[in-house]
Formats: sequence, structure tokens, C-alpha cells
Amino acid sequence: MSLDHSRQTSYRILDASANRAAEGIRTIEEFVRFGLDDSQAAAVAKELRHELATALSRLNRAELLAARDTEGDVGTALETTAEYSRAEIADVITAAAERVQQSLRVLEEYGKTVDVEFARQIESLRYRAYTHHRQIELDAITGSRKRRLAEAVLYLLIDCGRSESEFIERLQTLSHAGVDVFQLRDKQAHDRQLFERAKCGASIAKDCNALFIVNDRADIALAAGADGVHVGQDELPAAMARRVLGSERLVGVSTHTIDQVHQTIRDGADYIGCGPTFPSSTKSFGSHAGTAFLDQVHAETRQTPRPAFAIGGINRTNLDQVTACGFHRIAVTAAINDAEDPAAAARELRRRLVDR
Ligand SMILES: Cc1ncc(COP(=O)(O)OP(=O)(O)O)c(N)n1
Ligand SMILES: Cc1ncsc1CCOP(=O)(O)O
Ligand SMILES: [Mg+2]
Repeated sequence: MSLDHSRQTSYRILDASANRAAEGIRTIEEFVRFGLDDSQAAAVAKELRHELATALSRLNRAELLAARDTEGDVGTALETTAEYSRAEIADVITAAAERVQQSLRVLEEYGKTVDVEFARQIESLRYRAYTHHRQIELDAITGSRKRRLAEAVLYLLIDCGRSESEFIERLQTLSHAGVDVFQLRDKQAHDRQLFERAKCGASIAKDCNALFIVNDRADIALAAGADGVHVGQDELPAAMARRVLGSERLVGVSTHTIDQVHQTIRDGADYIGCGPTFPSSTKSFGSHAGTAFLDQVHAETRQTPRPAFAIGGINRTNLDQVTACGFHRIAVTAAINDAEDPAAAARELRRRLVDR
């Protein structure tokens, strides 16, 4: 092969692979943006696209275009049946992620014959794309809400607040301080106010990468676009809440006995609240399930993993008793909302839940 022909072959391969990589990255970016509504992941996806464009700008575009010969490409007629079998979005993402990895690898290898620095940039992009796309593939398969729930340790119950602006500020401050899940629980608020706050809270929480759950009301959770609902033992059964919300959103259920835990898991709840653990200034109870219940849940639910949040009177003073039961997820109201510095309280609780 003459030198000229060899260079033209490299450019022809680079041109085709660059297009495939860009298409694959864009396919995944669209899912992150419109399917996951995940602003952080969308920003990373956009960065990857720009990194590819920056690396490609090192190549001579005129040479790339001159080398392009789609009509003469013997590979265009070869299509596999697999290319047309995409039963679910997860299949689309898997195929796109594989396409990106393969085409970046091709760019890297043939790029070495043209510009070593280009090959280096592509290699670093390939690693970044691998990590990013792996997470998105997981999200597509398991659902991003479930993944974020699985990672959550600090869950805060909040009311509607004095005003919408105060509510927004509280959500933003506390999510930055480490609250993973917010639950709108306001027994005094009218439906309209609950709906308005739920709508606003769901949108703010999404931007902050936190989950937003509505207490008791599956209808309001759905109408407001919240991430899920939390129901108690005397409220809508989990299966009915699921019917209202569908499989994409989360259903959490309060449990006070081990039988309820087993039943709740059978009913398909995504997480459980376990308590009341200690006397609470937020809600009064005739009796408390206590830490003995937490011990029992921890011992019996290791085989059926569902995130379990201890609730009821938990604060910085008694937290160690909760973690000693093997619980590293808590749901609180007063410990954060009534603290002199709620953000500092959230940061401390989070640190102690994570540092084991
Ligand atoms: C996370 C979490 N766990 C338990 C509860 C209590 O729910 P419920 O028993 O329905 O009581 P109310 O909150 O409705 O008074 C919860 N809200 N969140
Ligand atoms: C709603 C609820 N259900 C069981 S305990 C509780 C209140 C939780 O708030 P606090 O953390 O202030 O006890
Ligand atoms: Mg309830």
C-alpha cells in the first residue's frame, strides 16, 4: 500500500469512526436529558461530546471529508438483525455505549498513525465515556430513582414552610448539606398548597439530585411529578399506591412490626420506614417499636434488600444507638428542622451515617 493510500485509509476509518462515536454519545445524551431528567449527567454527556469535537479538531477536516466514500463502503449493506432488535430503552443505551467504546478504540488506534496527541486525547475520552456510560446503562436498567434511593442515607420530612421562596431555599441548602430524600409531610396544608409545594419541590430536588416524596397522597405525588409517595399502615395499600404511580416512581411504607416488613416487601414497596424508634416531638405514639425492632429488621432483611430508614425521635444524641443496630439510613424531622443550624445538623448526621 502506498503511503498516500495508507494515509487515506486511516482518514477514511477515522471519519467513519468519528461519526459513529458522535452518534453514540448523542444517543446516550438524549436519554440522560429526556429520560432521566438528570441535569448533572446531562452536563457530563455534553462535556464528552465537546471533548470529542476538540480532539477531532486536531485532524484535517478537508482530508477527512475527502476520504469519505459512503457509496463505496462495502460494509453499509451488511446489517445484523440485532441492529433492529431494541425491545427497551436499556437495549438502545447498551448498544450505543458499545458503539462509543468500539469507535473510540478505533479512533485511538488509527489516530496513532496520524497524530499521537489526538490518540492520547481519545484514550482519555474513552475512559471517561466508559465510566459515565456504565452508570447511565445501570440507570436505564434499574431506574435512576431506585439507584439514588439505594445510595440514600439521610431522609428529611419537611412541611410547606412559610412561603414558596423559603421552601425552595430550604431544599437547596439542605440538599447541599447532604439530605438525599425529602418528604413533604404537612398535615395542616390544603390540597392545593400541597400540590403547589410538591410540584415546586419535585423540580428543585431534581436539580439538586435529591429525591422528593409526598406523604400519604399518591394522587398529589403523581400530579406534581414527585419521585414517589410514602404511605402508612392505615393508608392506601402499597399495591394500590403502585397502581396509581406506576413502576417508575417509588413507594415507601411505614412498618412497626416484622410481619409488616415482610408483607410490605411482598407488596413491592421500594423502601420501608421502621419505627417509631424513640419518643418524638413531631408525632406522639402510645408505644415505640424501639431499637429492638431495628435489630430484628436488620437481622431479617439482609437477604431481601430494600432500603430501610429508621424513624422517630432520632437525633445527634441517640444516633449511635441506631447505627449500632446496623441501620445507616435514617428519616428525621426535628433533628434537622428544629436545629439552630439545620445545614450543620444535616452535615453532622450524614457524616456519622457514612463514616462507619
Ligand atoms: C420515611 C417515613 N417513615 C415513616 C413515616 C410515617 O408514616 P405514617 O405511619 O403514615 O405516619 P404519617 O407520616 O402519615 O403521620 C413517614 N412519614 N416517613
Ligand atoms: C412521621 C413519623 N412517623 C414515625 S416517627 C415520625 C416523626 C419523625 O419526626 P422526628 O424525627 O422529629 O421524630
Ligand atoms: Mg401516613
